Amino acid sequence: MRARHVFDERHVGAPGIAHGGAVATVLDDLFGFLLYLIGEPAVTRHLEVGYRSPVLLGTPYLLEAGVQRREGRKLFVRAQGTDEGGAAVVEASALFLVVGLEHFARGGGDAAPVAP
Ligand SMILES: CCCCCCCC/C=C\CCCCCCCC(=O)SCCNC(=O)CCNC(=O)[C@H](O)C(C)(C)COP(=O)(O)OP(=O)(O)OC[C@H]1O[C@@H](n2cnc3c(N)ncnc32)[C@H](O)[C@@H]1OP(=O)(O)O
Repeated sequence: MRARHVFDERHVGAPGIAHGGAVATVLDDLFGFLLYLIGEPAVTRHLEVGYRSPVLLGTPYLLEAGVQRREGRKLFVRAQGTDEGGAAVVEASALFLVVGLEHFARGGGDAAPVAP
């Protein structure tokens, strides 16, 4: 899966640079959406992020994510973020666990599933 993302002032850490937590959030959500799209609703069990270069605000980045391997209900996923010149600025790997829809009801929300 591919996405284009631009961080803005809401995500600022050091001046002009995205906060690492905001970058991790985007990557985590990218994985969640990837797995939802392929029909495997799953949640994050473990997430690792490698920050290679500062992620700049107002700058478009290409995010690419895919499933590396599956072991039963365990899905190992990887992602990379590159700048417009093709340089890798961030990478992530994660373990997601496939869960039933009842998992998402535990917070008491009323969000209905939507078609991918
Ligand atoms: C009315 C209803 C409407 C519903 C509508 C639904 C709409 C849906 C819309 C949208 C969905 C997409 C949203 C995505 C959002 C982005 C992703 C997030 O932010 S997710 C939030 C953050 N994550 C959590 O909150 C998980 C919290 N954790 C848990 O709930 C549990 O830990 C859970 C369910 C994930 C697993 O619990 P266990 O008790 O079944 O299993 P255990 O013991 O934790 O470990 C599982 C396996 O993983 C291995 N494991 C753990 N860490 C590992 C590691 N670092 N490397 C390798 N293996 C590891 C363990 O050894 C274990 O393996 P062995 O099953 O024994 O074979």
